[in-house]
Amino acid sequence: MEKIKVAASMELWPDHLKKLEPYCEIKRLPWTATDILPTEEEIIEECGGCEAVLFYTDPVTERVIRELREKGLRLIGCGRATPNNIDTRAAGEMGIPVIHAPGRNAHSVAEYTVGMMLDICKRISFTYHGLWSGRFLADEKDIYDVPDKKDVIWRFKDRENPRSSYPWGIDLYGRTIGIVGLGHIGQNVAKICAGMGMEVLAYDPFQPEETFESVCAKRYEDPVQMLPECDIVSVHLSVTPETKAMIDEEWFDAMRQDAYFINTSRAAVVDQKSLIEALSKKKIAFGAVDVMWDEPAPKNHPFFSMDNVLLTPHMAGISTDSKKWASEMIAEDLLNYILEQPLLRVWDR
Ligand SMILES: NC(=O)C1=CN([C@@H]2O[C@H](COP(=O)(O)OP(=O)(O)OC[C@H]3O[C@@H](n4cnc5c(N)ncnc54)[C@H](O)[C@@H]3O)[C@@H](O)[C@H]2O)C=CC1
Ligand SMILES: O=C(O)C(=O)COP(=O)(O)O
Repeated sequence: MEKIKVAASMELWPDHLKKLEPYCEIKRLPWTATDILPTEEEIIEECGGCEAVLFYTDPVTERVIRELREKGLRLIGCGRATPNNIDTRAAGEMGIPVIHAPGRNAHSVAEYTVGMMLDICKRISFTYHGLWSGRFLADEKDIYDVPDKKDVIWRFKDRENPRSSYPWGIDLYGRTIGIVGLGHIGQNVAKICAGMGMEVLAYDPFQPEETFESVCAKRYEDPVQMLPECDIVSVHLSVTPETKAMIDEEWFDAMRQDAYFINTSRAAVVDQKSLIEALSKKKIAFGAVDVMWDEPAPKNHPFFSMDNVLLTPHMAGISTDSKKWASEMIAEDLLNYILEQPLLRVWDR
């Protein structure tokens, strides 16, 4: 079998390359592993004559696809879950399938979400930063409202304000999480939480019953009924016209005052004003947010002056392993293409 020509700017893992090498000649594109995005001309010049091209975030326009198709392009791969850097409509019209890597970072985001949940529920970052800004373990004489003072109490105390201390955290075992959006990431969060001894509730009208059963989640048809049951609410929605700002005042009003709210999906699904108000007026206890409406978040954003919100800079999906899963999925489908087997992950939206 003659080897097909492939160009790639996404990383391919050695194990996956080994499987492909008998069938392909793979050219590494010069901008691989750099943050520099190529121009249309560069892509056309470097990829001309290749039957398949595997991109990551490179901007693949209609012109690029058309010109490469004339030179033999038949398959586009994108090592991302959502290939929004590729003109998928144009590719579809030209009969070129776009394979992608759905859920490539679903473990990464799910683990990060649980990490944030543990952090806010156990006050890890807050006490860490407290230490740095002069809050130390209280002396035994400073300990109050503790029945047995002989216990070693890891209690923090503010030097400037001796009566203040961090509120105590909670255990997750036996607590209830409500998952909004039970897709790739939501399902992984559900599985981890069930394994930690939490009760899992979920709202996602588009998932079949089997999905809920497979992750031990109790299905809710109405989020407003689910929310008061939850100690923690974690959002894993995709952005659609319907989900934009879907999580609004009504949701925060339905949540309990001691509840925790986590969003590692997209800021767009939350109404900004309602979340700021819920946290500042203590309608809910704590928030953890990896995604902001403007990124990077402006320095004067109210979250930066609140002591009940944990902020991270859109980090949840970034891990070495998520690139490995993408490599595995794309290599598998490239091999399917070469061996004339059905493709497993073709972008169809
Ligand atoms: N923070 C980060 O670094 C990352 C964030 N993400 C984001 O996480 C989110 C989830 O990603 P995946 O789980 O991979 O997506 P997915 O497409 O597998 O899951 C989304 C779920 O939302 C549900 N949904 C859609 N409309 C709904 C509605 N109106 N009401 C309730 N549920 C609805 C869908 O049925 C689906 O099950 C996306 O917004 C994605 O962009 C993804 C990767 C990294
Ligand atoms: O939504 C995010 O933050 C992502 O990282 C999306 O993942 P993707 O780049 O589509 O694989």
